[in-house]
Amino acid sequence: MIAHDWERVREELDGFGCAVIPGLLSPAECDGYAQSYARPELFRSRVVMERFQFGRGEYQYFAYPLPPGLAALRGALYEPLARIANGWQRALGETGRFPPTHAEYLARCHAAGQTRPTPLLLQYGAGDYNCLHQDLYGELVFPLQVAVLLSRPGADFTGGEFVLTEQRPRMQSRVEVVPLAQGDAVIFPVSQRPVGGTRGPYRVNMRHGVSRVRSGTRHTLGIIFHDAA
Ligand SMILES: O=C(O)CCC(=O)C(=O)O
Ligand SMILES: [Fe+2]
Repeated sequence: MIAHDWERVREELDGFGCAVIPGLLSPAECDGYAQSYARPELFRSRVVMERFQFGRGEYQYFAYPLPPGLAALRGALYEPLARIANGWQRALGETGRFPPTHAEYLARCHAAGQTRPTPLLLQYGAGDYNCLHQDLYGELVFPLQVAVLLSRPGADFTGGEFVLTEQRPRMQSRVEVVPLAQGDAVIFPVSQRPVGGTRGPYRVNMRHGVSRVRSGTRHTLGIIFHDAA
C-alpha cells in the first residue's frame, strides 16, 4: 500500500474532482520513465496526437508485461482508489462494485475482451498540447485515473498546465488548473463523478487535458486502471 493520507484524497476528490499526491515518484524514477520513452520495445503502440486532432505531441502505450515497478504502482494505487470508487457507486445508486485487488479487476476486463494495457507515457515539446478528453476504452470503466508529472516545471519546460473541466447539468462549466512539481501525481475522474446536491448526489461530466507547452520538453506517466478493447 502506498503510505498516504487517503482520507484527504477522498475529501479532495469529493469536493473538487482532483487530488494531488506530492512526490509519488522520486526524481530518479521520473528521469528513468522519461528516458524510457526512447525504448520502443517497451510499448505496444505510438500515437501522434495531431493525426487524430487530439492536440499536438505524442504518446506511447506500454506493452505487457509492464515494467515491474509500473505494474506494482498500478496495483498499489488501485486498492485505495477502488474504495473511493465504490463510495461513488453507492452515492450514484449504482449496484456494481469494484473488486478489492487490481488483479481481480483486470481479470474482469480481460474476460470482457478488454485485454490491451492502457498505461502510457506522453511527450510534449514547445507548442504541444492535449485537448480535453476522456480515457474510455470499452464498456468497463474504472472511474479514477492517475497522471504523474515526470519533468520539472520551470526547468525542463514552461506552460503545459494540467487542466480539468467539470460540466454540470444546466449550469456553466467549472475548471481546475492543477499545479504539479516533478514526481507529483494527480488523481482525477475518467469521465464522471458524483456531486452532492440538495436533492441528493448528481453526476457531473469531467474532461482533462494539458494547456500549450511554451518551451522545453514535458513528459507524463498516465496510469489508467481498465484495459482497452
Ligand atoms: O500529460 C498530462 O498531464 C495528461 C496526460 C493524460 O491525458 C493522461 O494521463 O490520461
Ligand atoms: Fe488522458
